[in-house]
Amino acid sequence: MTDSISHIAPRDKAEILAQALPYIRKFHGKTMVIKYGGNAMTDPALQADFAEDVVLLKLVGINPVVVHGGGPQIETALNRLGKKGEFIQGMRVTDAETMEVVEWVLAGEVQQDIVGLIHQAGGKAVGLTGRDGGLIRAKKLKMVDNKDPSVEYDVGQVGDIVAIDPSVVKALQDDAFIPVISPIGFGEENESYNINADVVASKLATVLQAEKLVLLTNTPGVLDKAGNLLTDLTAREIDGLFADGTISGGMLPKISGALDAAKAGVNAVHIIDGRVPHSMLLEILTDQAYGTMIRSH
Ligand SMILES: Nc1ncnc2c1ncn2[C@@H]1O[C@H](COP(=O)(O)OP(=O)(O)O)[C@@H](O)[C@H]1O
Ligand SMILES: CC(=O)N[C@@H](CCC(=O)OP(=O)(O)O)C(=O)O
Repeated sequence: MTDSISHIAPRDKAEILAQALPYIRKFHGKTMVIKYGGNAMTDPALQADFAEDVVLLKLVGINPVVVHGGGPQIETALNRLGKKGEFIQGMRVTDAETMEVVEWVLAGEVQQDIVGLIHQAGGKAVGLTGRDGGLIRAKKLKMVDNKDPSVEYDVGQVGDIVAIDPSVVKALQDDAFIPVISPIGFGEENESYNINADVVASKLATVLQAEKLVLLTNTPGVLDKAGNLLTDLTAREIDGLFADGTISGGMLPKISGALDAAKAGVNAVHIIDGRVPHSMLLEILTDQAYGTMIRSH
């Protein structure tokens, strides 16, 4: 555990703990989908903090469901093979060889690391891909240009979610397990699809009717062109930020997914800084507002 609280006076610590009580009561039995971005998991101490936070939520009766990313980890593995990742509108162009790498890095490495850390922190995690329990059915994504829909891109084995069957997630939750999900879908011929983890987290939050969707990333939230944090964004403001290019790269699928989830009835959708120790716990269990909140209107 990183000792980021030793400088806080005991009375202040007690106050922070007491502040959590109404939130624990409010969220008891509720589902929180937490997207753990690859960029937010690069520091081992922060990873351990994250695992502890997830276990704490479970112990106080909240149901965390973790969807993890791993973009930088996939990039490192591709580089070792002499390959370099290419992205179009935030999606990795995925040929057959890249798909193999994506599958072994996400399901074999990143997911198992998170499962192990949650166990070390005293929780019971189960790793899943979209194949397990028929969780994520997908088909090849037809990608069109954000600004000119007549332009199409072939991004290879990138998946478009056809359906999510949440029964395996619900069964695990009921049995005190914490699901840790890799964003890999499967198609009609049992072929694998690489799906952006933000897209999976957002869709899963909608299907599970989650209370909250929290997306942990490597920025303080959504920033404007001058680098200022935008604490609150509505659908109309987001359209403007897409149009003027303020939102780009990996932030595109994150915001689109977040907005879809907000429109579909997920009560609260937040993009927060995963590099700040315990940011997720502070967001969920204290009065403090962090990062950017996405609103449907
Ligand atoms: N307006 C914006 N505000 C903040 N980050 C942005 C913005 N537009 C693009 N980005 C980029 O999006 C990145 C986060 O997305 P991504 O790299 O996919 O992270 P993750 O691995 O957490 O999903 C940021 O690090 C930043 O480079
Ligand atoms: C289609 C697509 O882009 N898939 C992503 C899956 C991992 C991911 O989303 O990781 P982050 O959350 O860390 O960005 C990729 O290949 O990088």
